Parts: sequence; C-alpha cells; structure tokens
Amino acid sequence: MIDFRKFIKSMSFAIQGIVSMFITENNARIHLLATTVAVAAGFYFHLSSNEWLWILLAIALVWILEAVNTAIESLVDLVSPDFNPLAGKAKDIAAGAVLIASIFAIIVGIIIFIPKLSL
Ligand SMILES: Nc1ncnc2c1ncn2[C@@H]1O[C@H](COP(=O)(O)OP(=O)(O)OP(=O)(O)O)[C@@H](O)[C@H]1O
Repeated sequence: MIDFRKFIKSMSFAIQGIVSMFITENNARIHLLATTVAVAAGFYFHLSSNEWLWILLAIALVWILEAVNTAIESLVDLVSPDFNPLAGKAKDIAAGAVLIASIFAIIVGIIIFIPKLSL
C-alpha cells in the first residue's frame, strides 16, 4: 500500500536538505545567483521551447551534482575528519563533477545568449 504521509515526510526532509545546502555552501549560493540571471535572461529574450529545455537541463545538472557533492563532502568529513589522501581524492572528484556540469552550463549559455546579444 502507498503511504502518502511517509512520502510527504520524505519530501520535507529533501527540502530541508536543499535549504541546508544554501545555508552552508557558498558555491550553492553562486549557482542560485547564476540560475536567477539565466532564467531572467531567458524571459527577457523570449527563448524558444528548445532553448528553455537546454537551459533547464544545464541548471538541473549543476544543481543535482552540487547536491551530491555537498552530501559526499559531509560524509567524508564524518568518516575521515583527519587528513587522508583518499578523503581528499573523494572530495576533489566530487567537486570535479560540479565543475564539468558548470562548464557545460556556461557553454549552453554562450551558444544560446551570445547570438541574441549581437542582434
Ligand atoms: N580529510 C581530508 N583529507 C585530505 N584532504 C582533504 C580532507 N578534507 C579536505 N581535503 C582537501 O581540501 C580540499 C578542500 O576541502 P573542503 O572540505 O574545504 O572542501 P571544499 O570543496 O572547499 O568545500 P566547501 O564547499 O565546504 O568550501 C578538498 O577538496 C581536499 O582536496
């Protein structure tokens, strides 16, 4: 049987996780600023449906990987509070995933917005 109360409780924990990410992570706040600018520019330039899909894909990828990166950082700090090269490697690779998504988002933004600026 489906337990909707349990589902709503899980959603509320997930939202708490996202809120705590904004409070503790400077990078998440930078992503929020970039998202706000991209969405505002999207409305200003009246993007097509296809253009919106690319922008939303880029935003979602960055957010998803930032959330996973933040979770990995917390777990690493929990299991390895002392210096350990493996802990550093885990954090650096997780941060690398965010960087890859961010570069993808910047390229999408350039491809979509630069031609509109020069018109
Ligand atoms: N326990 C550890 N052992 C070895 N190296 C670590 C450890 N913790 C952090 N580091 C190294 O220091 C870097 C910065 O760690 P930190 O925990 O500040 O992560 P961050 O990515 O800068 O996170 P934040 O977004 O919280 O600033 C890591 O990317 C990693 O290279």
